[in-house]
Amino acid sequence: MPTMMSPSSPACAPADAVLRVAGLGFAYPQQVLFEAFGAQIPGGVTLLLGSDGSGKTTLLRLLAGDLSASTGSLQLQGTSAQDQPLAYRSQVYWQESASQAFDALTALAYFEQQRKRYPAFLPANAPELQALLDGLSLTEHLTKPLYMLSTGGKRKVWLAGAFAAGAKLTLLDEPFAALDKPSIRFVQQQLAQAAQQRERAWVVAHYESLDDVPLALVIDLDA
Ligand SMILES: Nc1ncnc2c1ncn2[C@@H]1O[C@H](COP(=O)(O)OP(=O)(O)OP(=O)(O)O)[C@@H](O)[C@H]1O
Repeated sequence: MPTMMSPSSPACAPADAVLRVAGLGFAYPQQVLFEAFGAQIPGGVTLLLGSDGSGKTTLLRLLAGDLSASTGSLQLQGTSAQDQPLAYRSQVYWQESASQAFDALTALAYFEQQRKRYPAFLPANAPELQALLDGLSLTEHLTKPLYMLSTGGKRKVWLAGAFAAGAKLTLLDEPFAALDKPSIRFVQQQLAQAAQQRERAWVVAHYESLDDVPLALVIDLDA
């Protein structure tokens, strides 16, 4: 049974939750992963902690609305994933790390596509977007098709999209994987800023604690 901890802020009152998860059930044919899983996910950064195979990626896919739970409900600031799936998904930034769906696009074209999906996505000429691209050393790769980028390069494109999208709920799966040290430091700084947000929730799956990022909640799948 997963445990919830509110390490750096008072426990999230139900009224404060950005995402409400209730009674979630999910099983693969060989394995039950979640039974009546519930959480009140506040604004700021929630750490989804767990060892290999504990179900972190599966839970992110469920929260994204990419996988359907067998039971339960997801409410994102009043939008129900079950009743309003398109409206729900349009408020969630989630990118499968290994996705090849955008391989033919350049990073610039990927951002343009995401800009159509997320109304708050940073404009192409926004200094904040340039700062993200500089911070992730992406500037020189912007006009290459994504299939030409390294694993780390592609992950940086997903991360720049996450920080640029302005989505109500952003889901990140092992955001430091395959990154160079300066980019890891930059992502930590971005997450520390995200931790200050009260109206937007970030759920970050990672196998250990997040350095220098104040956490609103920890969901420990191993507990
Ligand atoms: N499509 C699938 N079909 C069947 N079983 C799956 C599928 N995807 C994942 N699993 C199994 O579900 C369990 C949880 O996997 P998941 O990838 O969600 O865990 P995780 O915590 O993200 O682990 P890792 O960090 O190793 O990716 C694992 O035992 C995995 O083998």
